[in-house]
Amino acid sequence: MYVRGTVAGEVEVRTVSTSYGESDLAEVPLRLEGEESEAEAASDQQPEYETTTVTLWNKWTESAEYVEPGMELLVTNAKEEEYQGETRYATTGDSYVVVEPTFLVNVTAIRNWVECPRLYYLNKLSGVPLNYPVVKGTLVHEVFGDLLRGRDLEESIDARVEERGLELGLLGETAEGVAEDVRENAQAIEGWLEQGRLTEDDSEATADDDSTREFSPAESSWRSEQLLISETFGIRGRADAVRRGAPVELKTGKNLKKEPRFKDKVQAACYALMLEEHGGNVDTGTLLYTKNSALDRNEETGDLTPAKDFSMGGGLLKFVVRLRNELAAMEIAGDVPTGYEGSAKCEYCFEQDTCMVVSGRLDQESKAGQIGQPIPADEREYFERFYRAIEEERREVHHEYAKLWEQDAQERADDDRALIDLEFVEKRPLEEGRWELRAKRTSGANSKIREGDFVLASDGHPVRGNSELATIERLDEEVVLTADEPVEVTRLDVYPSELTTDRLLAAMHDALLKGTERRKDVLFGRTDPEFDTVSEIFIDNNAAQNEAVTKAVGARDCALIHGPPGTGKTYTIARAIRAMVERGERVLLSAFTNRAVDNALEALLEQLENHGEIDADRVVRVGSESGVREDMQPYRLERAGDPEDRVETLQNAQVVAATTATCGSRVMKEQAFDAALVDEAAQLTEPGTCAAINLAERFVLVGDHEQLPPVVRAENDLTESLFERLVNCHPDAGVMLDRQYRMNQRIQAFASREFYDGKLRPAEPAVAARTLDDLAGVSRDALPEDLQDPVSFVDVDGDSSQYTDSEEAARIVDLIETYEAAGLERDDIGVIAPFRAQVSEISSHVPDDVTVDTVDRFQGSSQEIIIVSFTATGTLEGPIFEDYRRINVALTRPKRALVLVGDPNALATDPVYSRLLEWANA
Ligand SMILES: Nc1ncnc2c1ncn2[C@@H]1O[C@H](COP(=O)(O)OP(=O)(O)OP(=O)(O)O)[C@@H](O)[C@H]1O
Repeated sequence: MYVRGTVAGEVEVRTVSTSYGESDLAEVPLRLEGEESEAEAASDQQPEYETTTVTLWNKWTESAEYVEPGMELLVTNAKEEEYQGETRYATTGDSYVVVEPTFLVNVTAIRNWVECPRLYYLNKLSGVPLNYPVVKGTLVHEVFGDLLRGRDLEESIDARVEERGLELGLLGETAEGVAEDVRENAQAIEGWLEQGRLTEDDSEATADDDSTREFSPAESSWRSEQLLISETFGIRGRADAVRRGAPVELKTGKNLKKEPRFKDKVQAACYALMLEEHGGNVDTGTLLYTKNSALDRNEETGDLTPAKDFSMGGGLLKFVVRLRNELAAMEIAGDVPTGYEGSAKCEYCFEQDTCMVVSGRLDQESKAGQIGQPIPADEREYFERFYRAIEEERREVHHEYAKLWEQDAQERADDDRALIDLEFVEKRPLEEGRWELRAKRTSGANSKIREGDFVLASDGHPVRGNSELATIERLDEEVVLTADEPVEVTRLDVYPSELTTDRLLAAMHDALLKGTERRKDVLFGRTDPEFDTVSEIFIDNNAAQNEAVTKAVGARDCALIHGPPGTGKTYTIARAIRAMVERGERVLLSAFTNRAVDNALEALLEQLENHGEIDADRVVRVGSESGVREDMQPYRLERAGDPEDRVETLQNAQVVAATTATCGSRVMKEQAFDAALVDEAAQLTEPGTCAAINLAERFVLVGDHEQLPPVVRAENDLTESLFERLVNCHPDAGVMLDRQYRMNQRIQAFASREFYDGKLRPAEPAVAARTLDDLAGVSRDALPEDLQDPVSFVDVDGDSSQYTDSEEAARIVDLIETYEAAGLERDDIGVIAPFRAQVSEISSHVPDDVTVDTVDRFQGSSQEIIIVSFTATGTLEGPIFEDYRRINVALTRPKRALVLVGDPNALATDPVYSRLLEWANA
């Protein structure tokens, strides 16, 4: 049986004599997980779960040593015992003990950990840099997958090398040279697969039925790349291949011993564990050392066979779980490994120097020792604070994984995290050995899943069923996906990714350990940013914008442009970049979202075209095909192609535009710029901003900290943007754009007073006087009197539900009809509600061309008329839109009319909303 619960006290470890001799045991007080009783659920009390003792025998006492009260523990195959009238549990010979099972440790992390826990930590901090062995390794893996799917060797090599043209170019490699290297390694694979045909019954095609037929792994009991997620062991990873249910791992190095390397066995054992959890029975693991077949028998001695099998014993599997427990417990406790935990010898380690430098600079205890001076105490404190915050964020990603099995399909769908009840249509093999999968949607349900996303495509359950990582190629009534293996897809789940967290950590590491002293003095407020004098006039009709461009161009360190809604941020950014380009500088244009990058790029291209200053060929957009807007595709940097060509296009670009997430990619990290301009900077975490500014000598941040804050899952230091911190720390480096080009005077008045010290003003009289009458075919006279003013309040009692309000929704449906009758086009109308449930409620009753969404989706856009549904009756438990910054965004989207719908009695209970009522009813 499974026993699962929370450690409820100190663990006692001791040695006892048994009939088998001396044995270790650990007694763990555990508060068992159980069902809440009805009475407990009804009262608000914390349910009282039973506390019992679980005895962990022998080697499992090692795991017991790491556990602390509050950690979660899972024991499989436990036996129940009666002891002095109490039910207790103990491990059996078949048990596994898992510490913090929801902490999902990656298989490669366990492999690094067994090599050296400190190495695991260093890899996590700095990420894997762009280097040839890594790219070559990836290519060999890709070719391996292709061969398993039945693709021709030469075709695969050519295609895969071509796909990585940009990376290879940056590394100074030629396509021919790389192809030759990959071929040497791939021959080992092909030879081995060929041998498999002769000696094993891998193929369904036997000699009898067709002796001339080529071996085709695609038809055999092989599968390439399998994503495995374990809800029991808290492990996840992608096995390179699985042959007749057993894991096969590919290594591009050599190994002249008979046995696989221990760390490689550990990796294969992790996959074996997960395959067994999914119903398999794994006796062997195989490691394929591809370099072996390229070695010269006359020069090398030892076992040159590339494929090495080993038997998968229970002892190894348990050892792997104990390793994983050690890692998970250390992460949960927030400790940093020193290297003493393992037995690796530092003098043989390739990373010894890096390890000593990091230890020295962060003043960390380390087995390798320390070199160099520690960074100042405030920087170390910052490092620790943000390290913790980023790790908390990682735990939130792990919770997203846990929801894959904790929530049922309907709950996932209700949470917008899955598309369920799809009708499988067909699977079609693609030329390159991959598959196209099609399924029909049976409902119009919403979800966070978008075209271009990676998703878990399954035949029913993302973890327990047959499931594959797939890319969404098209998403309308039909879903079209591509995947490595065919799945009869009926459900899609959002794939939780740790990539962002990994990149945040690397960006913070680079900012602190690789950043210049001057940069860090500015970031830590030890020195004020400096500016060169610039006397040129850049913008002659808007003094604040002109000052912003002057500051951006003249900044030696940084400039901060605070841009309230509609104040011409994009216009100012474009003008500043043009000025920098004219001065011969290389500029990075970045923002949190692809949409903002494309908007700014569009504005820049327009300006460049009007002034003919630089060749549009020297502007490059870096991003994925699905991320970049259609009209910006011509500027998108194609990664595939001739290495020299690809790299030339990127290196020659004077302006490179990419999201901050992409700035953390291996390719972008190789680039250097004179200046980085970052839009939407108030929505970025500090490390998120660093990913972009680390690449440039100076930086300009543009944003509005009175609008949406950074999007993070956990509540911690990541919720304040670097932009906001620097605006407060270096007010002289900042400029606020104070003329807005969007809203009627009456609409902007409240936001100006409440959020911008009354400084926001319409840029021109024509903006101030905007009304619906300006729109062709619209007459305000056709509207009821109470809707003729640019701001109106519609009083609705509400239905007292928490996250929806059917009365408000019904009233909004009427309002839309009224506006349509007065001549408004539906796509000029936007509706904003605080909760997704209310968005769905309203959407289901209004025509599709009216945009209905939450504030987050509206940030950065504007509409002729905006209707806000407050969805609050009776009392308010807090700011309805979570945060006043959200209501600021909602109120500043419309140009010509704003209609507020809600219960005034509820609103009047909050000081900000009560001032809002006064203004709306004035
Ligand atoms: N100095 C200016 N002179 C004339 N028009 C301007 C000027 N600055 C901005 N505009 C115009 O004002 C409008 C809003 O500008 P822009 O799109 O740059 O605003 P924004 O601050 O980026 O908006 P948002 O708040 O949505 O991000 C655009 O149509 C732009 O062309």
